[in-house]
Amino acid sequence: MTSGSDSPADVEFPRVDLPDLEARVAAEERQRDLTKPARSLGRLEELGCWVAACQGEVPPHPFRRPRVVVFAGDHGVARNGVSAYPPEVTAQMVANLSAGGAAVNVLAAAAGAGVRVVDMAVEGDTSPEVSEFKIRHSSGSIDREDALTHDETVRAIEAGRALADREVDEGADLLVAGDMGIGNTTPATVLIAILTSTEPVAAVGRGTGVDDAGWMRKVTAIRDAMWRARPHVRNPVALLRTAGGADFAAMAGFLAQAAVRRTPVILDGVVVTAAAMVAEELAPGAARWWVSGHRSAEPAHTIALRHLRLEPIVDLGMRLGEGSGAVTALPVLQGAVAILAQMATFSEAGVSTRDESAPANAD
Ligand SMILES: O=C(O)c1ccc[n+]([C@@H]2O[C@H](COP(=O)([O-])O)[C@@H](O)[C@H]2O)c1
Ligand SMILES: Cc1cc2nc[nH]c2cc1C
Repeated sequence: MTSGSDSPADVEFPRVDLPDLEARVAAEERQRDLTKPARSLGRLEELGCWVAACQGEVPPHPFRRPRVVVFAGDHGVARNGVSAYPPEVTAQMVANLSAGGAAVNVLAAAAGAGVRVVDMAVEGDTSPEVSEFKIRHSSGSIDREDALTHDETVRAIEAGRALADREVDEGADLLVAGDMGIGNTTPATVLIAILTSTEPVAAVGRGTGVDDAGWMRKVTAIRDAMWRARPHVRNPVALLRTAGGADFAAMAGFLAQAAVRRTPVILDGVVVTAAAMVAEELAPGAARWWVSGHRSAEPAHTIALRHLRLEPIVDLGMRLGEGSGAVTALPVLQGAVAILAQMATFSEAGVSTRDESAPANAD
């Protein structure tokens, strides 16, 4: 049933540190000193404190180089009619993303973030600029065969890790993983359903907008893939090999390594969050370096977020992928940072605090 040993020694991440607790406490203190009623900025306050803890600085500094890496890959299972679009769209969209014409390019530019596209397993050939890390032409059809060999899985995880290192070494101080791949909500749903012991029908969504007949084919493919992958539930490398793909393995390596490099991440939708669940298994504690950018319309995404104990920043009914939901949330995170850095304190502004102006206690 399995090929290769999937030995954990093949893929080892160092221990992941927690974000800086002292900086978090100092940021919480500073929130109380700013000219606003206590906790009146709601989640924005918590987000600012999280960035301060990740940076180890109070106040936190504005993100200098936020970066999106879009992981593209095809999936054999897309040939089963589980998507509303044909597989050739993946390569076409890689070209569109490289040319700057996709939604994530526009949203990232608006938020001041740069975008890199990488072909991990697109079926056709793509340009040399995006195919440096390419593992193969399409991952296997997970309903009846493994997505990858063991060796391919390890190389894809290492590629994701190398990409995170490259981005951080080039100055990235906030990372987003995005995805592009017709059919990829099928493996995403399989990974999430296996790791959360969820029935396929409770997790399956419409992806790009598949019709009722396609939805039923998708449920069948997911059930078959879960049957094949379930024995590997406790082995993240084997899970990526049987039910993921080169794009998922690379995203998992990227998200785990971002945490190792103490770099905050905004997660995107169901595909990235499925990879994140596996990354948390590869590098326990990595999730402390991630926030969820948005809630995707896919039911499996909500199941994954609950499992990771993440609350999305925005909920706009988006279901695009590419990192688009994450970059939509980026200006909110930037606002949270600016609040801690730029708001006046009560003493600076000469504004009375609640304690000073409250009427004397009656008893
Ligand atoms: O990120 C999400 O939550 C999401 C939800 C639905 C669809 N997508 C995108 O749509 C494609 C996968 O949808 P499908 O129907 O082909 O499995 C892929 O390119 C994803 O980036 C992404
Ligand atoms: C056009 C198109 C763009 C996408 N971007 C992410 N997934 C996508 C799927 C399709 C079909």
